[in-house]
Amino acid sequence: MTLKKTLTIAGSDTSGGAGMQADLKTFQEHGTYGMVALTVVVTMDPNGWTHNVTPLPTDLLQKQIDTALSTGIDAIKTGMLSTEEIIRIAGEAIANSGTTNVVIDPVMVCKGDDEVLNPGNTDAMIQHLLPLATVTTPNLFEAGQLAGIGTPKNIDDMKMAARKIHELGAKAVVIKGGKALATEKATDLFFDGEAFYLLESEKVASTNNHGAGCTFAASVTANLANGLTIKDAVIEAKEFVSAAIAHGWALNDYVGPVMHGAKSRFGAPHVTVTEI
Ligand SMILES: Nc1ncnc2c1ncn2[C@@H]1O[C@H](COP(=O)(O)OP(=O)(O)O)[C@@H](O)[C@H]1O
Ligand SMILES: Cc1ncc(COP(=O)(O)O)c(C=O)c1O
Ligand SMILES: [Mg+2]
Repeated sequence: MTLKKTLTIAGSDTSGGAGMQADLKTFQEHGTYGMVALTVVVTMDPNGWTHNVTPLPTDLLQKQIDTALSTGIDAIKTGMLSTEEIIRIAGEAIANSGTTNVVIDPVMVCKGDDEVLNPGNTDAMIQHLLPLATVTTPNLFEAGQLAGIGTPKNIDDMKMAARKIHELGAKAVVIKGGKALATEKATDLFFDGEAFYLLESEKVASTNNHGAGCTFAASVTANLANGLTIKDAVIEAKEFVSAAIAHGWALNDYVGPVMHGAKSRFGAPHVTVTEI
């Protein structure tokens, strides 16, 4: 039996909820074969959980990407790319690979940390990554940065941001309203270049959602590798992450990761899809 091959170009979240750990767990749950090209290692101060981001040498990143791509990859996801050089290397490698299922999760901050990784990264993502994206999955803050309109505050703002990000070259855009948008439901906006859809699930009253964004984007990636349409890939990803958040748990006093394997064990909450 052969499996679809999924590659994440991402950072290591040593605490296991986000980053390449989330991606590999999510790929496994979707029945794809997961591979990793590691960009940075994120460690946490045991007293206070301050994040430290340590990039790996870029020649080592290039070797990892070359290794993985040589196997013939069905879908690629990008996650935390902490410098402009890393973003350029990832973009050039994806473009040269000819891979057509590309999910760009434009990670700009760690949850709980307000500091943007590097302000120059936004322009580098616009130049090197968005034109390659089958789907890009910014959260509210990231969408505002990419679109250059500031953080969206309502659905109309999200629509404007999605249009701008689509014009920058992404084929489809999901803006995750998630916990940050002041709506009753956990509401995401999907734009396929033609129509807008709201994806809604019950908002979970918990802060145990560390890794939700990575898990969502990794689900989309695996679903595309498995042959789903973009729209179906995004809807299933919303179900998958909703289940993962509903069963989020406290790893310690500082961080509550999602439960990546929750959907297969407990089923998924209902997701409504409405064209607007
Ligand atoms: N409290 C919550 N309840 C239900 N869904 C949530 C909650 N928080 C986030 N989500 C969902 O999780 C996914 C990731 O969103 P978000 O947490 O905003 O991204 P990121 O982790 O990249 O900041 C989205 O589908 C969002 O709607
Ligand atoms: C390596 C890495 N990638 C990505 C993220 C973003 O995670 P989230 O899915 O919560 O947006 C984090 C956050 O801590 C991280 O450490
Ligand atoms: Mg994120």
